[in-house]
Amino acid sequence: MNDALKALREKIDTLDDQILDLLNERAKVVLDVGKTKQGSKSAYYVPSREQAIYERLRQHNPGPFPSDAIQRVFREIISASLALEQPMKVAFLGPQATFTHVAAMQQFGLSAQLVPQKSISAVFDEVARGRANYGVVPVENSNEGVVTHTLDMFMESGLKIYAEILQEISHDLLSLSARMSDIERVYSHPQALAQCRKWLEENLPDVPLIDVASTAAAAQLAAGDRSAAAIASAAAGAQYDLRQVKANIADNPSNFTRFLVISNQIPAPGGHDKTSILFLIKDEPGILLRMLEPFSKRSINLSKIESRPLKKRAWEYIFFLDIEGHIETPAVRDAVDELGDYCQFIKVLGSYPRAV
Ligand SMILES: O=C(O)C(=O)C[C@]1(C(=O)O)C=C[C@@H](O)C=C1
Repeated sequence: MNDALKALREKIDTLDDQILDLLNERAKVVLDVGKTKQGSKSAYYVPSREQAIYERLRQHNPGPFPSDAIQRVFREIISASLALEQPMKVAFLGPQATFTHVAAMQQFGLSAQLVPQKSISAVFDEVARGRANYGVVPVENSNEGVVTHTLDMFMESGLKIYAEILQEISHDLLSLSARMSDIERVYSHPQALAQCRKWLEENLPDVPLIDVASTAAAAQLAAGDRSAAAIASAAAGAQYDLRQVKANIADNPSNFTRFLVISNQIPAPGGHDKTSILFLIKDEPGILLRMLEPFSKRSINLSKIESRPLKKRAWEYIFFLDIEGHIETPAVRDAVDELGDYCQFIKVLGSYPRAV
């Protein structure tokens, strides 16, 4: 090794020692935060605080360390710190290596214990019974629309939305050999196949497409069959030792899925919050117009409205509304109370930090 390289590596060792000392100092402070919270019964996991940390560091970063790596690095520092305060158990819609699993890892980091569940209702059940601190479920995709099962679960469940996660979805074509010419069948979840339909017609026109329960299950099947390929996430490829035939084969390359973190509590206001509510309006003329007035007259922005049939009675609809602001702020509270006057019932599903 030449002298210059040796000297530079020694410098890196010294800096790494300093980083480690600082990580330990930080961990001690986090343990003190944990003790303070124990006394005050505050939540250990505070997504708005985590977002504020990432944002502040991104803005203060003088470089050349890349700003977009800051969140990934600090995600793991915070995840390990939080595990010192309280070990986290998080249920997610499995199996391993689904997009929901990737979203859960992105939100909670690798120090949380992530537990796959067979269905969306099983995720709700784990959290409701206190067997998991939080749950992660998909709620809508930018191309395919809402995940109706998740919305339906909120009608029955008393659980709250604690945070949202926005994830860019990349559908990769994966196989053991990575050769197009070896592919005799393609497995995937029906939604993923639908999102890649045009690419498949143009590039693999005679190959049968086979629906399976999840993109992760597709990857598992492709891992056992040299003549098969799967459309799944890069994480699923890594989990099942598959190689990439082609990255991001979705017909619309801009593809995002929104996931919800569910919990027994609502987090305290964080400054950039949104509130989700569910309600059933009374059957009166002009009611659809009037139900928006409590928000428009207070200049509260509505970011989303969705309706689902009320299964108990035909032709009646439940509405899901997302509005800007936290339910503990007076304007939002008053608007929701006023909306309640037009409703047969109304339920606040949660106030939580807006994902950026
Ligand atoms: O500030 C807090 O409330 C903490 O618990 C500390 C900390 C951190 O490591 O910075 C850890 C977990 C929380 O989700 C947010 C931040």
